[in-house]
Amino acid sequence: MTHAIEVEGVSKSYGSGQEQVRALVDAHLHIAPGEFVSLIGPSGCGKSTLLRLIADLATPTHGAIRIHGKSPHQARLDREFGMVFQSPVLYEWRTVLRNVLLPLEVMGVRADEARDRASAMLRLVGLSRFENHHPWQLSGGMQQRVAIARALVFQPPILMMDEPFGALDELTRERLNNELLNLWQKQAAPRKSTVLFVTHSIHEAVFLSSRVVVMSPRPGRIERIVDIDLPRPRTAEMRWAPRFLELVATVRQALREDDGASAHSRRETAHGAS
Ligand SMILES: Nc1ncnc2c1ncn2[C@@H]1O[C@H](COP(=O)(O)OP(=O)(O)OP(=O)(O)O)[C@@H](O)[C@H]1O
Repeated sequence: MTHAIEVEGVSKSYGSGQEQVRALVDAHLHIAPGEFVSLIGPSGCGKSTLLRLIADLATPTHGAIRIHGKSPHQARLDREFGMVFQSPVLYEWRTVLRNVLLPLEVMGVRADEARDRASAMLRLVGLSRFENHHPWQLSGGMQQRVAIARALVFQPPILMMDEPFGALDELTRERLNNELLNLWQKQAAPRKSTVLFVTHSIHEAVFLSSRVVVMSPRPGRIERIVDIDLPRPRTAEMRWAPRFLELVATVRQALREDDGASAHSRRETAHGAS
């Protein structure tokens, strides 16, 4: 089977000499087509760096990345990626509908078909009534829904989301988690997007994912991968299921262990340096 994403011994350092930051060290990760994988870990552990390397927004210092067997650069040229960032990057002068239309225009989709697809996607995220509004007329949560609709409208093989709900309150975040899963669960194989999702929220990671990649900082590395064996389709009620809470505890424990391990290695380094 060709993996959707293969990360083989990837390291990334920024700067050099005393100033060098080892943002990611020897990362290995294989993601199957149609998987939903989350990256979690404390600030500075290399989550965004890994995402940026896969998206061809940066290049590894060592190691190799393949996207459906291709280089990240080729995958980007082939429009394999949809991206959603923490702050929705919308064009203020374009209406909501015209923001969602943008990727279809770039891809040269026929105008009437593009309009139908964009309207259908806005209906799915509950924003039909706001098609002709401008982004500044919407709340943060609504703007993020527009960004998600725009990322999903062209059915990207790979969807990368860097803390897309990080700036939202807990209830809005949960609602958008449910909506995102509904949209994703509705996609039929083989067109189901492979999702790579960066978050700081353990609950969000467990609720959404098939696997949670736990990372630790200084240097950034993958410490552990936790399989999330909750059945799909996931429902909002699952957040109270005993198995859900067990998995939350497992991920929390893995993060704590990492914290202990990196504190320990920092002490070792400090002793070594003295
Ligand atoms: N362009 C850059 N130049 C120098 N250092 C960088 C650069 N980008 C990231 N870093 C450093 O690399 C390390 C990993 O950063 P990264 O943004 O990948 O972490 P993160 O886990 O996504 O953090 P956060 O959760 O705070 O977003 C950090 O120490 C960061 O300061």
